[in-house]
Amino acid sequence: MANENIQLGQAIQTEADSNETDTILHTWLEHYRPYTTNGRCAAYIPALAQVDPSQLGVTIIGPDGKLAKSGDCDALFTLQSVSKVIGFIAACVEHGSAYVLERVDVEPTGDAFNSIVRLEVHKPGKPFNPMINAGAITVSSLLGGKSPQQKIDSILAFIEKMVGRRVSINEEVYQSEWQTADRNRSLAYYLKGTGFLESSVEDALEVYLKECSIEVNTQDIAMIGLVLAHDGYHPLRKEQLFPKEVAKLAKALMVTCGMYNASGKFAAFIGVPAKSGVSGGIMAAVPSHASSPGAPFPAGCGIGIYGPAIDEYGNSVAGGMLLKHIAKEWDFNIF
Ligand SMILES: NC(=O)CC[C@H](N)C(=O)O
Repeated sequence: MANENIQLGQAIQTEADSNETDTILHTWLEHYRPYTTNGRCAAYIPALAQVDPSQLGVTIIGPDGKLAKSGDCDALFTLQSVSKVIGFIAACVEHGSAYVLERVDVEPTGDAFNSIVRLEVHKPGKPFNPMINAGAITVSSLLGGKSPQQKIDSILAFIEKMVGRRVSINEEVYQSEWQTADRNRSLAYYLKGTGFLESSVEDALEVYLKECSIEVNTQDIAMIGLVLAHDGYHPLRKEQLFPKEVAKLAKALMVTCGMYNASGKFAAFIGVPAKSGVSGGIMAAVPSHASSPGAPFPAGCGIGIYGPAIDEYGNSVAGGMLLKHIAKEWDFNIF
């Protein structure tokens, strides 16, 4: 496995012709970096409040291994809600999507990601979708493995297959989240009460919060975006990692619910399936498309962005602006 990972990394790093694309990307990135001051690092998780808010980085990977990157692309950050896509896919692989969708719906809410209000209004308490906390905590209890440790190991192994390296949990962020998880704990208790959790409250929370605390860089999430863009097929490994039908579901959820209660605006004005996290990450999946003449990545790509200064919805301010610009210039809008 270790060898395979090195080869996967080299296939990407040795691509020579991305310099011109890097230069353009760099100009755009530095143009949007000043807008980081319009946002703030998430403060409700104390460990996240300490990071440098002026960071902005991007990595884009094509199916041939072509790589374009700029800015703080190598900075490490935690997945946070980007992990919700991965958990959903892993649970579908484990049980089949029908089983998962009996426990979590596929409807956007228009409410904040940690909202509790609809759980009681929407009888019989079924979470609206797996991209909000209530849905993701439910999905965490469905992951393969008996103990929280086994479930987390299965997620780490799944991520390793996609990104080509072993990622790990940022213990400081995990502890910080665990100690301040009152709201998530209340969601989990409600879900236990309505019968949607398949594990204890504490076990589901441990898995969910550890998943959120997995540390990655922009290349890692670009790689996952690339696999999603290719419907579960890993173009560098040349291997189908999960069923096409599951990838389609995940991407539909990213478009409709991936950017929390700003998902409508993202679909309307950016038009790329994307998932954000409060740490400032955005993972996007761009399918093969008829691009503007001369634009890079005509066969699709995965995009990873990091910009920890977020807006009131929990989305990276400058990261969203950069993604919008890239999507417009290179004709990535899927609609
Ligand atoms: N929107 C997010 O990224 C939220 C994830 C965070 N761990 C939480 O549960 O609050």
